[in-house]
Amino acid sequence: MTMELGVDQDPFKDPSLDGASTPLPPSQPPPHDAPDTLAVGRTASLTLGTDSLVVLDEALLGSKGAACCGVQFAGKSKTTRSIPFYNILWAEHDGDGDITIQYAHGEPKTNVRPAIITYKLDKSEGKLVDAWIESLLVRAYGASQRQKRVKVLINPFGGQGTAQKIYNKHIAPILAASRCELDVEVTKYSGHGVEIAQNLDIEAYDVVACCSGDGIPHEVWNGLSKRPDAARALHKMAVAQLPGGSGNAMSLNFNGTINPSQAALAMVKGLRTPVDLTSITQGDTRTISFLSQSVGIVAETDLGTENMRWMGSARFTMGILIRLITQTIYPADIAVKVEYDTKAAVREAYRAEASKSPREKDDRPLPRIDSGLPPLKHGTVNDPLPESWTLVPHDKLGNFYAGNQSYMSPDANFFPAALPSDGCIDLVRIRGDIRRHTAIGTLLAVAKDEFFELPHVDYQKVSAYRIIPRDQKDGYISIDGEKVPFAPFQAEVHRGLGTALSKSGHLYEAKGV
Ligand SMILES: Nc1ncnc2c1ncn2[C@@H]1O[C@H](COP(=O)(O)OP(=O)(O)OP(=O)(O)O)[C@@H](O)[C@H]1O
Repeated sequence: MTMELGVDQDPFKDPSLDGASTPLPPSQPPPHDAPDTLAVGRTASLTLGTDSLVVLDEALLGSKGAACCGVQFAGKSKTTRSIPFYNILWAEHDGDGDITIQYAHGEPKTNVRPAIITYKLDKSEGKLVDAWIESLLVRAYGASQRQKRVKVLINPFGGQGTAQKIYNKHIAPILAASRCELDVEVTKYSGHGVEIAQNLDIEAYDVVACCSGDGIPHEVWNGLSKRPDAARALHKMAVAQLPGGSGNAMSLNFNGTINPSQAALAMVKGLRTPVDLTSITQGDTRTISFLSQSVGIVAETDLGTENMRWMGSARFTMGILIRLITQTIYPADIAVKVEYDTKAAVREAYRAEASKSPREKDDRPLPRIDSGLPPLKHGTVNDPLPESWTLVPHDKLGNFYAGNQSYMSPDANFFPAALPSDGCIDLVRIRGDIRRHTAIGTLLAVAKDEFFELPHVDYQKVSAYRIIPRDQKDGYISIDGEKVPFAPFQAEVHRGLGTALSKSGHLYEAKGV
């Protein structure tokens, strides 16, 4: 590997503290008998610093871009280099006494690639080295499970049809270097992800990782939900998304990135995170939504602009602008079960959760083997409206957008107050007849993270709702970005029913409120 490591003069000052990566919380104390420093040869040592592994090696001095122990160092006046614990993928030593450390090399926002450091050790130090390696791995993984058993699903048509290539080049090397157990399957047709999840041996895997857009996670969660042991399967099986599609909101929210190699690293280090899933009943169907539901301008721009695909991502902005300028309205009757009705209350709820420390373990009880999907507390869209709900006419509705996660696309943190498992879905409603320049300002405010504060943006947290579109012959409804019939539907949130992997264990990687 040809790598350039940190260039700090002080071996005990960690570059990771410069805001590059989030250290993981320790799940267990490092072994008592482990030394902090391991001497490797006469002139080198490996030290467990505060947040980094510090490699001190006199052979680095004067090594003009020379390779040392498999790593190439650029400087010739430094004897130390630091590797953030977050980037350490694996460490081991073999019978010959060689110690090997694999890490993800690269800058926080660019591609990372596995790199290796190896040193020869004195064989007599075997026990000490074992304890030191364990100590390093405790710091590297914190509460995250090591050597995850991963069922990888690749959508060969994800994005521009490059998911397989992205997986091979950027994702597989990180997962392999981390010693994940991999079982890779390529989806063969639309709906294949549902079938795979429905028939998956949930004892054999810890994670289903979808190298795709948000479409395959949607299928996987629906497949797990169809099983007779749905509640247990949704609890046991963490679902992850590794960016390989055109819409990669899930990775952005949980991993804080749409860079595939960085997302792979985040998955390797991810903490099990309970997530709310929402039942959508429409006609006689019940489907599971993990991301969003939209009726009106967002749905129409997302689903009704196929003819503008040649424009790439500008198609969405263009589509929205056209509808804003023509002041399109989408009348509907809406009933909601509100949990936090004002922005102040929403903000307070968000801050209460955000102030908690990272979740170290998943404390939900494991559901019984025969427990399926939870029953619907409020019935279906075909039942009479629950007594305490009121159907309110929205004659001038412009945008109805419900989100379970914050980012809907890289520059659209539409639901900044969203929390993975607060039992609520964040609901945004905006009138369609607001003045044109206010409407365009609203669009710009989303990109600038100023959307939540706008007075004409209605933002609540709700646990259930019903929406009945009216006075329109046809239109668009989007559930997790998928088109569904233009017909009334009802939504009900199930708190912490599903499982994902995230950096913090309880928050999204978006700027909150
Ligand atoms: N082999 C396949 N052939 C055809 N469709 C497939 C295949 N595998 C998966 N799909 C479908 O592709 C759809 C889109 O998948 P995904 O979200 O991964 O990609 P995307 O590029 O983000 O999608 P979009 O077209 O929504 O922008 C999924 O709904 C899935 O059903």
